[in-house]
Amino acid sequence: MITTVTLNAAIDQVYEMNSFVMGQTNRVMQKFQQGGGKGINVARVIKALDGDVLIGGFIGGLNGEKIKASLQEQRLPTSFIQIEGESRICLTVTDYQTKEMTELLEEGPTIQPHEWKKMLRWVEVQAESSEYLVLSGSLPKGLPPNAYATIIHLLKQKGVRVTLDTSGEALKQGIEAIPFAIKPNEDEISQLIGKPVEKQEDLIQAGEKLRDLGIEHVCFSLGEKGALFINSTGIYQVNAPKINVVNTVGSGDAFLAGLIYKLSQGASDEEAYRWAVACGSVNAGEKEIAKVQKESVESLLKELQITNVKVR
Ligand SMILES: Nc1ncnc2c1ncn2[C@@H]1O[C@H](COP(=O)(O)OP(=O)(O)O)[C@@H](O)[C@H]1O
Ligand SMILES: O=P(O)(O)OC[C@H]1O[C@](O)(COP(=O)(O)O)[C@@H](O)[C@@H]1O
Repeated sequence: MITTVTLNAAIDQVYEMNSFVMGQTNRVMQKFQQGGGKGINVARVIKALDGDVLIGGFIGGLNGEKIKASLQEQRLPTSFIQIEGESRICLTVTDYQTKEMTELLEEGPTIQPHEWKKMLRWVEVQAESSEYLVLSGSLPKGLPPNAYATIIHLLKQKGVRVTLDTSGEALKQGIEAIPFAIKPNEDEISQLIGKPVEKQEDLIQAGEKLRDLGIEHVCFSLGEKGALFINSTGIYQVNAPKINVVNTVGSGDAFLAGLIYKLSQGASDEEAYRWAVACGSVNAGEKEIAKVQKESVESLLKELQITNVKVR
C-alpha cells in the first residue's frame, strides 16, 4: 500500500474570475473547493489511477471537518490525527483573461508536542502495511525543520520507501536523512543549490550530487519543460507535451502520484518517469486540482518520449 502524509492539510479553494486586479473589487464567477494539501492531492490521483492508498495527516476545527467530509464523499480512505488548531485554507485565483493563477496559502495551525508524538507513533504503525510513503507539503508551525528527517529515519529502518516533496529548510534537512525519492520544482532546486538554475548542466551537477548521497530517484520537475530524472543508471529527460493549460496547481502532486503508483506496480524507472510527466500535464489541462482520469493519462503517454541524456 501507498500511504501519504499531509502535516499541513488544507481546504483547496478555487475562485475563477473574468479578471483579477489587486487593490480593486473583484467578482467571483465560479468557485469550487475540496480537501487538499499536497499529500492528499497525491492520494487522490493515486486512487484515480486505481492504486491502493491511505491518507494520513493532521486535521482540526471546522475546516478539518470539511476536509474529512470532502474526502469521504470522494471515497478516499483516511486516518487523520485530530488536532486542537484549525486546518488552513489555500486559495487559488484564476484569471480568465490573463490565464494567470495566483495562490494565497495560509500558514496553518500550530502543532502541539503531544500531537507530534501521536503522529510519530501513527507513522510507525503504518510502516507495517506501507511499502511506499509520501511526505508532502509545508511544515505547520510548532514542528522543527527536521520533522520530515525524523520520520524518514524512523521509516527507513523498517524498510519503507519514503518520498519527500517539500521546500526550504525542511527539504534540506529531509535530504540529509536520504529519502527514496525527491521531487523539487525549479524554485526548490534553486533554494537547494543556492543560485538560479541557468542551464541543464546546473541540474545535472546538482542531481548527480543528490543521487550520490543515496537518493534513488532524484526527480526535478520543470513545469512546461517536463522533468529531468537522475538514478543509478543515468540521467533521463521527459519533455512535457504541448497542452491547453487551464490550472497548473496540483501538477507537482499529480506528477508524484504517477511516479509512485507506477513504481509500486513494479514498472521500470523509465516507464514511471513517463507516467509522472503525463499525470502532471493532464492535471495542468484540467480546471480542478488533482483530478486526473487514467484514460487521459494513457492517451497522453503516447506523445511522451524519454531520452537518456547521460549514462552513469
Ligand atoms: N504549462 C505546462 N504544460 C504542460 N505540462 C505542465 C505544465 N506545467 C506543469 N506541467 C506538468 O506538471 C509537472 C509538474 O509541474 P511543476 O510546475 O514542475 O511542479 P509544481 O506544481 O510542484 O511546481 C511537470 O513536470 C509537467 O509534467
Ligand atoms: O503545503 P504547501 O507547500 O503550503 O502547499 C499547499 C498547496 O500545494 C498544493 O497541493 C499544490 O501543489 P503543487 O502545485 O506543487 O502540486 C495545493 O493544492 C495546496 O494548497
